[in-house]
Amino acid sequence: MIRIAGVSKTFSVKDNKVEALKNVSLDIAKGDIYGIIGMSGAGKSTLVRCLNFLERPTEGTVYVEGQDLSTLDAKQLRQLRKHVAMIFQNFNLLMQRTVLDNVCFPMEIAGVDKKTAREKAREFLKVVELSDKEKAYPAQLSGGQKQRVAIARALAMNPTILLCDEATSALDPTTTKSILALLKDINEKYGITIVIITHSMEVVQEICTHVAIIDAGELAENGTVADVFASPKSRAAKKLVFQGDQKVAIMKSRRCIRIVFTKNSSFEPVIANMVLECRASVNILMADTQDIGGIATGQMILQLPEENQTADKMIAYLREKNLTVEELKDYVE
Ligand SMILES: Nc1ncnc2c1ncn2[C@@H]1O[C@H](COP(=O)(O)OP(=O)(O)OP(=O)(O)O)[C@@H](O)[C@H]1O
Repeated sequence: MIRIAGVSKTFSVKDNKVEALKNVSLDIAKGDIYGIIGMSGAGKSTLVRCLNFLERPTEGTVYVEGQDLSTLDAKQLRQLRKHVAMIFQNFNLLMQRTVLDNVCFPMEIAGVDKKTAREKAREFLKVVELSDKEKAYPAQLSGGQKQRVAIARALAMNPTILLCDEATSALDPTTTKSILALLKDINEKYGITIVIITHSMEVVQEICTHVAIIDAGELAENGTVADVFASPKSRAAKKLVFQGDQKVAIMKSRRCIRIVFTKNSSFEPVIANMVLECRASVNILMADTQDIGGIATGQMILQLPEENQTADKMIAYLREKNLTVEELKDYVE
């Protein structure tokens, strides 16, 4: 659906050059919900704006449904953008227009007659569960409702791709969950490919099938969410997976490991048995369970005994039990 091939983007501001993207390559397949995650200023928005040529790459090529965007003229690009919808953190609604008229707006611009536009708008307001608000103005709506209007407006153009730029960043956790659930429904119902820019690993874990981690303009890592979560390789990915863990400082003194449990892991009390077998104790620094793509996935960070031989024995024991075990050496600096 989308191929990003060796894309770089450099902004020139007075005498300064900002390399916002450096040689990024990524394939997004039809029906994926692809998360693009990274710290502030990493280049996420620039990357997504390159997907509909709101920003032209300095180098590299972007293909959407096989079309090289650099070969399209202005009219063809406008045509393409009708199928590549975008929603934003600040909703971008027209404040002087009712909810219904907001949803009708892009259809009117595209020359759809008023009656057809209204019918379609009502259909999509139903999908986002806002039929009762069609006469309201944006100022009378909550943040979550405003984002639902923006989603209905995007859907009315029959997009094949929906780009979401921090679409839930301004919303509280409960509203965020409901908007993410709506996006997932839309992905399943209409087969729309969704690209989500976010700072939050929780958003990625909640709905994304795939994730790309952008670090200082470079693609640090990408893959399925389950794979990146189970064995993050890059430093940027590790930082995101362990986000919120306050115990990192304690990890400096000794060898630490991270164990990942999935539905395939055995139900035997593996840590207790390991302690009995190796006759040494461990500290549990962190343990939690998360829902990743509908599968309960647990992670645990253990601080191993100081003696290397015993620590090695413990790691071997866990691997024998087919658990994913990773030493956190490079994270513990
Ligand atoms: N139009 C522009 N002109 C100059 N520099 C820009 C422009 N747009 C982005 N940049 C710079 O490019 C870098 C990447 O910015 P970008 O907005 O893509 O990051 P981001 O990961 O989306 O950040 P955030 O999460 O804070 O929105 C930053 O250093 C930013 O200052």
